[in-house]
Amino acid sequence: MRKIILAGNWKMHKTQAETLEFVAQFKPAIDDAPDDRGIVLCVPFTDLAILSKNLHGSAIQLGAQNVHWEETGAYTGEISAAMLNEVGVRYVVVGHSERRQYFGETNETVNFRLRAAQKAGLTPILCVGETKQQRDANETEAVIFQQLKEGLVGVDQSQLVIAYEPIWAIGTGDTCASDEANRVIGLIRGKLTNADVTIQYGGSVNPGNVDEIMAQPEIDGALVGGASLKPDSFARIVCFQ
Ligand SMILES: O=C[C@H](O)COP(=O)(O)O
Repeated sequence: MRKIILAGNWKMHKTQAETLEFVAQFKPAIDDAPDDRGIVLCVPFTDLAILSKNLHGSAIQLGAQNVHWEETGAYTGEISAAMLNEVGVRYVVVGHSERRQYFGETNETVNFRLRAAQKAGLTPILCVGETKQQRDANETEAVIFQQLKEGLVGVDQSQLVIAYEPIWAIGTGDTCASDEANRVIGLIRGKLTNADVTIQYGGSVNPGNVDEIMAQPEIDGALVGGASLKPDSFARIVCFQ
């Protein structure tokens, strides 16, 4: 059975003080959220420990935004799966388009990170998606299928979330039409061996469009950037109808 998961990806936003302020407002705001859905906050590394303590006993689960494939070593600026585990992380975003675009992430390194995360018991959220140029050239499917083919080598699909994030829809307010997102997610599902993988949509999800997006049969949740930074806004998304 596919699980619904709403995940906030804070990217490089919020100090510890701002995180505590968020949680104090967010927790009561999701009191009435139906219990059929997972709620995840993927926050900067410096916020993980303090958030972990403050989430204790709540339905919110902790997520990170990157993980290295080695267990330890001279990898300045990276973080291991064990380090994330130690502070209570359960999910980790892997292969976000910003990592691919700005930090040289490839399908191969994405694959290494996915496997390392799983080996340590974390559930990776694998991001896939096409650029505007690729979409205009009718390459959407080819690009995504390649990301899946190379990214999922040796990956356990029973411990995996996928987020379809058309790059042109990220942070632009230019949401992918919900039926088109549904179509692409259906294609992604067709490439998987496990029919129960949660597949989210990401790209300018907000309180005004979440109900329509979540009404699509193939869409199992959302990976939310900008609109997850405000407690009332993310609470409304989590409580979609
Ligand atoms: O990881 C989240 C996505 O990049 C979406 O960001 P956004 O909701 O600000 O468009």
